[in-house]
Amino acid sequence: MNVIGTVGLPGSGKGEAANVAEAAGVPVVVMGDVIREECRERGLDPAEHHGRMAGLLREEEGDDAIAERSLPRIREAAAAHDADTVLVDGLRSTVELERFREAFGDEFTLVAVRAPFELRAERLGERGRDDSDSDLKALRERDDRELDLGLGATLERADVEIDNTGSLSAFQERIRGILGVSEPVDGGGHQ
Ligand SMILES: Nc1ncnc2c1ncn2[C@@H]1O[C@H](COP(=O)(O)OP(=O)(O)OP(=O)(O)O)[C@@H](O)[C@H]1O
Repeated sequence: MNVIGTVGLPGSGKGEAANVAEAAGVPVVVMGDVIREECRERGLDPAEHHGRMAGLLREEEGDDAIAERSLPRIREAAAAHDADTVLVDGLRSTVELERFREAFGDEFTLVAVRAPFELRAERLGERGRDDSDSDLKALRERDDRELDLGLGATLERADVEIDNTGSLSAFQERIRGILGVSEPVDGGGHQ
């Protein structure tokens, strides 16, 4: 099984990479879903408690808690889709990277998605998901939070680098190359 993990700062293109995978029938495991699920288990609103829950899980179960809890999801996703490639969205730390390397060995590939701050800010503003995303200060704070968790060191250790400064279609093509899939005939995959 090939497990492709992505790492990147907010707005770098991880979600787009996941869209490409989904459109091509490659199962996607979003590490943040572990946290959202745990919030719901504990009767908390994920929108409000996501960050705190991520910290709590690490305190309670170790720094690699979210990677550890993602492992069965990865195996189940592969089995359910009879897939030999799974995309894992959103590593945050080198401890998580080490957990995946231990579990999957050479079959784990870490992909760094990079784009400069201004471009990420512009793209997040265009996405319109959240007004604060267009706020440079808010993005700077999000970057700092991620970097505090160890995202910078994780980026440094990637096996593959993607410089996502070109067109969206060029980025999508690059992701398809890494996943070993071709462009879906309907050109999309969104229902
Ligand atoms: N090469 C590109 N050209 C134009 N727009 C892009 C490109 N890459 C990504 N985008 C757009 O930029 C926005 C941010 O990308 P995306 O949602 O994939 O980031 P992310 O890394 O998942 O961010 P977050 O961590 O905040 O979820 C999206 O609207 C996406 O469609």
